Amino acid sequence: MTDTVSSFSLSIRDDKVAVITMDIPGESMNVLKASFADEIDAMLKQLANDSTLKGVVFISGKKDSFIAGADISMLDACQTAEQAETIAAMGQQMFDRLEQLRLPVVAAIHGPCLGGGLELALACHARVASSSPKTVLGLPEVQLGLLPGSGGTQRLPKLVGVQKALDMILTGKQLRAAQAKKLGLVDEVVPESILLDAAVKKALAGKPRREAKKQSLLDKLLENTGPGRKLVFSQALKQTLKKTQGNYPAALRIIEVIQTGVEQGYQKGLAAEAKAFGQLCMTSESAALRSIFFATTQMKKESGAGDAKPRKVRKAAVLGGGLMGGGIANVSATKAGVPVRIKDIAEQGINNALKYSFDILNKKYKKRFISKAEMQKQLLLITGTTDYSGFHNVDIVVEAVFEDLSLKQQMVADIEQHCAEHTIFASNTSSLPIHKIAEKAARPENVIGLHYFSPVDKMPLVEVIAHDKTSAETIATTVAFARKQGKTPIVVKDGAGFYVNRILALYMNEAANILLAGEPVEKIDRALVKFGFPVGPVTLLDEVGIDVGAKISPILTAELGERFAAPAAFDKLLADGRKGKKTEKGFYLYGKAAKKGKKLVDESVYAVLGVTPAPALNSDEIASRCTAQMLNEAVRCLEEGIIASARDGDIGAIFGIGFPPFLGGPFRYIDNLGVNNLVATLRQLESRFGSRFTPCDTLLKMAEQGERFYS
Ligand SMILES: C[C@H](O)CC(=O)SCCNC(=O)CCNC(=O)[C@H](O)C(C)(C)COP(=O)(O)OP(=O)(O)OC[C@H]1O[C@@H](n2cnc3c(N)ncnc32)[C@H](O)[C@@H]1OP(=O)(O)O
Repeated sequence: MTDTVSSFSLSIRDDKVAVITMDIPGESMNVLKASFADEIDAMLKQLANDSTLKGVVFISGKKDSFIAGADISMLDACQTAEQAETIAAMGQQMFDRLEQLRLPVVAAIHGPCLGGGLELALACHARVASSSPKTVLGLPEVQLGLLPGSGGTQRLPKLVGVQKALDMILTGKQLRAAQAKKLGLVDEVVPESILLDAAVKKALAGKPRREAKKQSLLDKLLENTGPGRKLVFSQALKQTLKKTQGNYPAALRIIEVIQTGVEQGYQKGLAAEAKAFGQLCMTSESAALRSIFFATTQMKKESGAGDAKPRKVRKAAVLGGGLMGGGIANVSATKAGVPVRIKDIAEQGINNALKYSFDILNKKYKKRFISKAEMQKQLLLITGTTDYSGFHNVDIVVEAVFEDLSLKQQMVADIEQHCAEHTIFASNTSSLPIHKIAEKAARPENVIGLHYFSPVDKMPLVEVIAHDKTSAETIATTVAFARKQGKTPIVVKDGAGFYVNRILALYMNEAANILLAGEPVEKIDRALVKFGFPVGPVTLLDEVGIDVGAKISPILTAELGERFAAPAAFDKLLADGRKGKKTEKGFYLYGKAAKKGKKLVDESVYAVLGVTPAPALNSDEIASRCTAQMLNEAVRCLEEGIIASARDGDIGAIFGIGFPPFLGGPFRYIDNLGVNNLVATLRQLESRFGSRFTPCDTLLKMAEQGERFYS
């Protein structure tokens, strides 16, 4: 018997197990919508009234996904906190009714099971997950500035313990099936081919009795006693405040709501959860974070070059086995899943690149994230050479050698000689113009920029830089390849510094100017971390390399003007052998001189710079000066067509340099500040510090006409 009610179908098997299949017609993924309430209500009634049934299995009809959570567009459309609270409460009631069925209900999970999807699975009496790498379980609401609103904050701590639940909900991390099993989140992990059978068997076995988990003595004290739990919550609060600098209200509400449930019981916990969910939905932080979800989802569909179709990349190559080359080879093999050939002038370079991938994969293997066989399979995809053997059938070559124009031009010639007609030459340059690299090419249409950020395996952004002659097919193929590598690509125009380094350079320069005027290093860094950046600008300069900054600055100054000139005093740092962390000599102490667990400024740096530290600015003034430059330059990049849209500029800044996600990126932030307010700030700084703060034409025009970047 099959009774189809659009998104859900209920069929009853001969063994009297009811199978509910969720499959929203016309959509690639299942999401939970308030409009399903009537269908679910009817189904729950049918299940409750059929006394012949022995169990229920909930499964998805989509090929590779379970449920991706509540429909974020539906949440975005809420006008008031009460509306969002009602949506959360409706979900809570549905899931309560599911849990209260006399029948054992089992969730059969394959593919993403996230947010409201996991909350539904938590309301089931047992969970069976497929062992496929496509299966991930998590409560990522915090990444949207929200909290799990349909019972997740109450059921997860009961199932896996308060500490583990706090960790999962506060980070929004997604677990593979094996990890979820270890945590106690799922009961069984089976191959996808027998998922339904295993879930049916589980349902027929009756509601599982949850035995008390084995806990260490410390965990018993922390989780099962009043003072222990108080300590857990106060520690969580302390760490969260340190990590978020108070910029993410959702994180604080998560702790509060879980604590309410633990201390005052399930019903009070649910009420607090729905209320907080409604209020968080209305915050500017959540709106900004949701906008990132919408932007990245939209970008996944774009080819980067209109209607152009990408060519399939079956094999890739990397020139240079350094840190960048090793990282690029790694994501090509492990994420894009294609064989990669690394060429270096020395065998040592190849070994380094191979070790880069080995170390990452070995860590994943040790954490049980991948099997040994998977690790070996991925490692075997990477091979090395000191000549061009194995290059004849490569579809894309990514060059990651020194920033030397003639060397790069020579590599283009070599690739044209040793590879196929269609082989793309992608340069990972961070500063050289792509048209110059392509200048002597026989096939300039195959030459493109593909700018990664370090560390490559972690940083989500790449800039794809087309020069005038790059073909649409080359752009589309490079964009598609970068996406397969797990990156979010933005296509930018060929110009010094492209987008990300251009806006970053001015921000760093301003931090340097502030430092030279006497503000202490740690104060500048603290101010920008408080603003929401992951690290401060001085720390970043130490990480990137003071020498690297010094190399880029003259190129930007020559191409774009004096505002990019780095303060002259910075030359003294290089003369003193200070290149930053890599040489264990920079603004902070490293190696033996450093104190474990403490980041200390190398006070001798002030004498080298000829500065006597004398704090005069407050943290807001420091942040405002550094970011005003960055915002102004971001708009200039839009004005010059370096970036195609405010959306690309926002995603580029967030994913490339960690611009605070809760602000939604430079353009959304300007909208929130008000263009006229930013212009007023720039004018005021201009009157004190000169033309580097002069607002760009677009900002002036927009201020005059009262315009915004987003409607
Ligand atoms: C009350 C609850 O506690 C509140 C919530 O549940 S809030 C929602 C929590 N869930 C999430 O944050 C998950 C959001 N989704 C994702 O991270 C990713 O989409 C994913 C990992 C599930 C899949 O990624 P991927 O395979 O690359 O597919 P992706 O292109 O992103 O999505 C496919 C489609 O599903 C849509 N989608 C995915 N999750 C969605 C969601 N939660 N709401 C609305 N649409 C969603 C996308 O918009 C896209 O739609 P389209 O094809 O019409 O453009």
